[in-house]
Amino acid sequence: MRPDVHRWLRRRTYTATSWTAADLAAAKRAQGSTVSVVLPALDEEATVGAIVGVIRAGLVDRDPLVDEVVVVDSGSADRTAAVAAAAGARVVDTGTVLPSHGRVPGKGEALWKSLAATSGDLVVFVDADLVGFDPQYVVGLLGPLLTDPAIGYVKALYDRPLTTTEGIVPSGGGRVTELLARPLLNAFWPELSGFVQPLSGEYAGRRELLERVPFVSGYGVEFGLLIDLAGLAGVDALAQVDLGTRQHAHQSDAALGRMAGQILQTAMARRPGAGDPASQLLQFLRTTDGVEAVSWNVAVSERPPMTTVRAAASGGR
Ligand SMILES: O=c1ccn([C@@H]2O[C@H](COP(=O)(O)OP(=O)(O)O)[C@@H](O)[C@H]2O)c(=O)[nH]1
Ligand SMILES: O=C(O)[C@@H](COP(=O)(O)O)O[C@H]1O[C@H](CO)[C@@H](O)[C@H](O)[C@H]1O
Repeated sequence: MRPDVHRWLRRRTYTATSWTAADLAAAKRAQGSTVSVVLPALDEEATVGAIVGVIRAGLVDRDPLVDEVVVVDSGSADRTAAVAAAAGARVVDTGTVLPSHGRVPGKGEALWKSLAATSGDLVVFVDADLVGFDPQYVVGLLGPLLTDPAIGYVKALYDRPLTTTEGIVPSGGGRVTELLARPLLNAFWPELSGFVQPLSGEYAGRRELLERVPFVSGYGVEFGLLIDLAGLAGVDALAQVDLGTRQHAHQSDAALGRMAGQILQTAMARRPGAGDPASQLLQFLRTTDGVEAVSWNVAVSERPPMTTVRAAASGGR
């Protein structure tokens, strides 16, 4: 293992149980900081309410660690918005945030627009499809940020059980992580190879950093943020926290293939000189008389740093 990665692992890997919500709420108050929790959601009516309710009960009402809980809805067709609101979240639709910038599909768009729809100095992102969400996830993600000013961004690490038709197996989740993201980081950004879960959907950062990097649309957002924030603030400003175990709703292999295509586009855009990769991904379906090729466009776009949007809106002042 590279000495710098070994050192980073020792220095910047934390455990969620090192802090309590009450202690961090006191630290936040003493610093005069505020905290926003953002849940990007697309058709998550089955799970979003429980996550919002647990955050509100434990981290807003009992220990005032969280100042706002916002669900950013990417145009759900189910009752995500109503369920989230009933559980106590403020719900915004991506179509109504920065409407002059139009609407791009994908998770990254929801996270980029969340910066315009929230005000917390610290922003925590939590997927809305988690099963068995524990409020200590949020406490763990905020711990390093509220106790060490040198840290600007914290990613979750955890075991990732895989729910299969035969039941839940203790590991095997994080398929795109293991088959694409981890090999890519080790090959081209080895200084970031210490991240156990580079694609984890739970992470937190200082707004002042998050607003100075682009947000990749779709599923490239986590990979893009990791590379860009390391470039902006240095690897030592990044950290990871052990949250134990995380279970979520899984997508099909074909859907994860398209996710991988978007992450590869995101990675190649950050490897100058590697040329522009083709953005068409061909997948194959078995048909009664053979196989059918289905072409998917896995191109991604990028939204500019929010600071440039604010500057443009204020006429450059
Ligand atoms: O266009 C999208 C796609 C996904 N998501 C949300 O982003 C999170 C992670 O997405 P998903 O579960 O599809 O990815 P996975 O966890 O399977 O990698 C979930 O809360 C989704 O509802 C979203 O807000 N907009
Ligand atoms: O880590 C992964 O390989 C993927 C897929 O996870 P599973 O194989 O369905 O457990 O899940 C993550 O990747 C997405 C892209 O970065 C994130 O948006 C998700 O939040 C995260 O769950």
